Amino acid sequence: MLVKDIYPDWQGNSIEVTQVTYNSQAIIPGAIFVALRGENTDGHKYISDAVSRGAQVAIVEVVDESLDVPQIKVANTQAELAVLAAHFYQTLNSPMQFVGITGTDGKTSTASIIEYLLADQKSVGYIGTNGVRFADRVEPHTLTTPLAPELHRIFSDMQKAEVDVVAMEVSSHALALHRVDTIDFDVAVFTNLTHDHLDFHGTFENYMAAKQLLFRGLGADKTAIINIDDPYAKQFAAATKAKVVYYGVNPKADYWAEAIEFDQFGSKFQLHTPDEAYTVRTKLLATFNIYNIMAAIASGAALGLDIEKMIARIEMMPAVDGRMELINEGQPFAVVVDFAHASAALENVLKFARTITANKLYVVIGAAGARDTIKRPVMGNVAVTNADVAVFTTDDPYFEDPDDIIDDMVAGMIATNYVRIVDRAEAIAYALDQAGPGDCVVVAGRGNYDILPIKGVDVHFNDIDFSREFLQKKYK
Ligand SMILES: CC(=O)N[C@H]1[C@@H](OP(=O)(O)OP(=O)(O)OC[C@H]2O[C@@H](n3ccc(=O)[nH]c3=O)[C@H](O)[C@@H]2O)O[C@H](CO)[C@@H](O)[C@@H]1O[C@H](C)C(=O)N[C@@H](C)C(=O)N[C@H](CCC(=O)O)C(=O)O
Ligand SMILES: Nc1ncnc2c1ncn2[C@@H]1O[C@H](COP(=O)(O)OP(=O)(O)OP(=O)(O)O)[C@@H](O)[C@H]1O
Repeated sequence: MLVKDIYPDWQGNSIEVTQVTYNSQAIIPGAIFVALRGENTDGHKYISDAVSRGAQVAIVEVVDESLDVPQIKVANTQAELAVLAAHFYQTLNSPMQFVGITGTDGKTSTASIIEYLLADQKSVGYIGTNGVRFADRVEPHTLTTPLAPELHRIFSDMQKAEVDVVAMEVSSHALALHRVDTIDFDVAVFTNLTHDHLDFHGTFENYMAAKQLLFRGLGADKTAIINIDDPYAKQFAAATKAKVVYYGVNPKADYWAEAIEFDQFGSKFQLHTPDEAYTVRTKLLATFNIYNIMAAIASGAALGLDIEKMIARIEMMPAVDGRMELINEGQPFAVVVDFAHASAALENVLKFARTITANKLYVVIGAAGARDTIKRPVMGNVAVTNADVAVFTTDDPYFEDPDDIIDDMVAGMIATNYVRIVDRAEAIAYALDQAGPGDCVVVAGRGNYDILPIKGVDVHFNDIDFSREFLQKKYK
């Protein structure tokens, strides 16, 4: 690709573009540098730096006349980055089909279920919080939805590996920051909407508007799959010209569940589809996973896949990594490790856990540092209200003092059914040690994460591994 292939009016010399990047420090000579306005600084300040490191041109929102370096002015550099990345990696008009999943909770679970259910009928790729997976390849990455250059590099690799369908999580940040602008989604799934990420979006209305962008962008020949039981279902349906397919427990939905039975080993339910009813059995725990399964089956059906094959496969699917994962090392009580780190998700998990708890329900929970401080007392309150014993501990404090975060979680609390144990390992050990027959311990907030960032130091800690090791020592 040459600069003039994209910008025909370009007056400068053009050599083969080697890279499209937003980071001046990572420039490879021949790159196109795109100046983004960030939270800490403004990429426009690094135009000279980028060009001195070998960038051919800087893409900017405001031309800096004082600089004697090539600049091209565009209206929105975030949006332009997505277009440039798609050109560079030749992923515009991709032969792959795309399923985008958005919502406050359930993106990783639903995308992973889609990946699993479709795998015997199509070659499927997954992109989301748990990394990138396709064609026997697994790549870690840190964001739910990577920035456009990374995203299109992944698409390009997937195209080369002949992936048919990409199931990807689409965060509200990605939508607001134009990361997924050029992707022609065939199916978009809306799971639910509750209070989250208001530190970034400012208001709930902005947060919802960002989520809705996924649906606004769908063409009339595409499919929007919407949770009919969510209070915002109608707003999402109204935001799209695509065909709307509803799922839920409401019989008005196209895919709806009834006769739900569950225990600590999984669930069974009757699934009504537009054509037939089926009995579905799954090892996935909790009612919200029945929603995720319905969204996944409806997505597969929208892509023309065989529903009976998907229903047969769901019976075999193990827990999604770090989501409602049962840990069984011979202990006489249930242990569930889960990723719930917002109050609504935590409440759902604890309400489910209560139904499989004969005696005491324990929850080990913290709140993240550096963001969304208003959710801390709400989380604390959900924990003490829904569990018999809450163990408040550390969860990704970043540069904050974990003790201060716990102070916020218990601020104004009247309930006394909690203990504070700052060290996460000690907190989990406490709950696992106290629990006895008929109890249940929910270790919430971090799922399968391996790294706990404490005051700038990445501490290696994994809730699942720690719980397993503790229980093995005590019970085997
Ligand atoms: C809030 C957010 O999305 N932030 C993104 C933003 O970072 P920032 O605003 O801090 O950037 P900045 O440091 O101010 O720098 C501005 C620009 O100057 C550039 N720069 C800076 C210094 C320099 O020497 N040279 C240079 O070119 C930077 O590369 C950047 O493009 O722009 C950066 C690149 O331009 C992104 O990497 C960064 O995402 C960071 C990694 C991030 O953590 N994002 C999270 C919040 C996120 O996107 N999360 C969602 C949701 C997850 C969920 O649902 O829980 C996700 O999809 O993962
Ligand atoms: N459909 C759902 N509705 C409500 N809660 C859910 C749903 N699916 C999963 N959960 C709960 O939310 C937690 C997070 O689930 P998951 O990782 O699938 O969501 P996510 O949207 O990807 O989250 P994040 O954006 O934080 O990565 C789960 O561990 C579970 O407790």
